[in-house]
Amino acid sequence: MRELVTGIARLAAVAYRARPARFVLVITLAIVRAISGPGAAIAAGAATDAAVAGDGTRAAWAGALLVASGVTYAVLGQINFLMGLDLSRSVFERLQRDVIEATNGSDGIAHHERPDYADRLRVLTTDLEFFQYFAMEHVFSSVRVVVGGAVALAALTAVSPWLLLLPLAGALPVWAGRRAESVMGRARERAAQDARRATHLLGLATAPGPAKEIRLTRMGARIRELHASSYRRASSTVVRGELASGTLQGLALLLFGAAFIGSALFVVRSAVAGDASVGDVVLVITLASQIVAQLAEAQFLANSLQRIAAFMERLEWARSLVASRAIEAPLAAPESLADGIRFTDVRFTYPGTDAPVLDGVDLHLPAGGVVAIVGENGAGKSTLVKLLCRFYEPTHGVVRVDGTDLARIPVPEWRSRLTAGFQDFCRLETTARHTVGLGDLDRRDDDDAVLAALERAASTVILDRLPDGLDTHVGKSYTEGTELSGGQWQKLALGRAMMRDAPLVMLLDEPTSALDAEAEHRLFERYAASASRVARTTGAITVLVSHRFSTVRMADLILVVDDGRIREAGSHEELMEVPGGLYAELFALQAAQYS
Ligand SMILES: Nc1ncnc2c1ncn2[C@@H]1O[C@H](COP(=O)(O)OP(=O)(O)OP(=O)(O)O)[C@@H](O)[C@H]1O
Repeated sequence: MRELVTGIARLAAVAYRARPARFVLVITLAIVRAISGPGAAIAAGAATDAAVAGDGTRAAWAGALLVASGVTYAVLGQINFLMGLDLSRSVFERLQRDVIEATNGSDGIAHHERPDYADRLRVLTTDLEFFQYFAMEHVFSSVRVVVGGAVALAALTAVSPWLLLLPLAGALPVWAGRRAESVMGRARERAAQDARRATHLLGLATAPGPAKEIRLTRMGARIRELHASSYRRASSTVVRGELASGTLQGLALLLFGAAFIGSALFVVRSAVAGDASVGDVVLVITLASQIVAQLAEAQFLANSLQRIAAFMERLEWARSLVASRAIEAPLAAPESLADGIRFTDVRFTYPGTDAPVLDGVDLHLPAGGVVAIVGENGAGKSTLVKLLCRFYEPTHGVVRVDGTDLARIPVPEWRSRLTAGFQDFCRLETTARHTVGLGDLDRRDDDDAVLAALERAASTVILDRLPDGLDTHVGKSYTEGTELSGGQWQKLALGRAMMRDAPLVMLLDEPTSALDAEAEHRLFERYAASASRVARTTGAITVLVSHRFSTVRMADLILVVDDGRIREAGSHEELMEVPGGLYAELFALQAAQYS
C-alpha cells in the first residue's frame, strides 16, 4: 500500500510541477463530480419519501436536485476527460524526459551493461505510452471513486450500520486488482529478456544492414526459429500471468456479488418490518448499483494505479542507479598539461564480472605527445580509453593528471577538456551543421568552426555529398534527408570529434575503421599537424587506438597492451628492436598481409 501511495504521490507531483493550475482545477472538478453521483441517489430517496408522504413541494425540490446531480455528473465527466487528457500530454512529455535522463544523464555507462537495468528500461519505455493517454485520467477517476465512495458510505451508515458490510466486501475486488497487477508486473519483467531478444531478432531480420550477411550465410531460418521461440516463451510467460491474475479477480467479484444480493434483501426486509422507509430502499438500491459500478471501476483502476506506482518506482530505481556521486573536495582540471597523465598500479574489473580486464597498469602519457595503443582483440585498449573518459573509475590504483588525482576532478569538467572519436560513433540525424557542431555545444551554429573541424578531420570532401551544404538533413528520419555511407557518417563523426579546439586529451578509439587505409593515413597526417598545434598551446595528448600499423608508427609513443597489462612501450623504432617483442611480431604479421 505504501508503494502505491508513494507512486501516485510522485506522479501527482510531476503533474503539479508540469501544470499547477490545471492540476488543481481537474482535481476540484473530479471531487465535485464524485459528490454528485451519490448526491443523485440521496435526492432519489428523498423524492420518493416526499411523494409517498404527499409533500409535492419537497418532492419537486428533491427531483430538481436529482436532475442537477445527474447533469453535473455527465457534463463534468466530459470536461474532466478532456482536461485530464491535456494534462496527460504534459506529464507524458516530462516523463519521457525523465526516462531519457535516467538512461543518459549519468556520468558513467556501466548501467547500460546491466541486464536487470535493460529489463526494467524496456518495461519503462513500453509503459510510457500508457502515460500519454490514460494515467492521469485514471488518477482523477480514482479520486472520484474514493470521494464518491466516502459519501456513499456515510449515506448507507445513516440507513443502517450493517450496510457498511457491502463496501467492506467491495474492498475484496480492489485488493484482488492490486494483487493481479503485481502478478502481471512480475510476469512482464520475467518475459522482458525474451521479449527483448525477440525484438532484437526481428530488427536483425528486417533491417537492411544485416541483410547481405544473412543471405550469404543463410542464417535467416535460424534467426526466424530463434525469434519464434523467444517470442513464444515471452508470450506464454505473460499469458500465465494473465490467467493467474484473471482467476484471482473473478473469485473476488463472485464474493462481492453475494454480499450485494444480501444487502438488497436486508433493506427490503427492514422496510417490510417498518424499520426503514421506501425512500431508504430506493436510496440503498441506487447507491448499491453505483457502488457496484464504482467497484468494478476501482478494480480496473487499482490495476492501473499499481502500474503507475510500479512505473514511478522503476524510474526512481533507474535514476538512483545513474545518479552521480558527489566528489568530496573537488579539484579543478588543469588549464594545460606540463607532465601529462600517469596511471599507477591501475586495476579494473567490469561491474558484474570477476576477472580484471586491466591489472597492474603503470603508464605515462606525456604532455604534448601522440600515443598509440595497440594490442590484440580484447587486450584492454578500449577499456583504457573508457577510464580516461571516466565512463568507469578504476577498481584499484590511481590516475593522475599533472599530479592531480583524476577522481577528484568533477566528471563534467574533465569531459569538457576531452575530444573523442569512437568506432561505435553516434549517427545523429539532423542538419549536417549540428551533426558536426554538437561536438562543441556552444559553437554548434558557428559555420566557420564546423568547417574548420571538418578540415581538421580531413573530411571536407563530405560537403560534395550534401545538396544543401551544412543545412542538409542527414539520415532517413527526415523525408528529404540524405542517406550517407558508413564511411561518410564516420567522417562527420570525426569532424564532431575535432570541434573543440583546445582540449587536453584527444582520444581516437578506432574512429576510422570504416575508412580505407589511405583515407585513414591522410586523416592522421592532417590530424597530427592539428594535434601538434594544440599540443603547443595546452600540452594536449593525443591517444590513438588503431589496428593499422601504418598509422600507429607515426606516434611518438606506442603502448602494447596484452592481456590487461602494458607489455611494451616505446617508439616504433625502439619496439622493432625488442628481441622477440610482441609489437615487432604484430607489425611483421600485418606487413606480410600487405606484401
Ligand atoms: N562492458 C563490459 N562488461 C564486461 N566485460 C567487458 C565489457 N567491455 C569489454 N569487456 C571485456 O574486457 C576485455 C577488454 O575489452 P576491450 O574492449 O578493452 O578490448 P580491446 O583491446 O579494445 O579489443 P578490440 O581490439 O577488439 O576492440 C575483453 O575481454 C572484453 O570482453
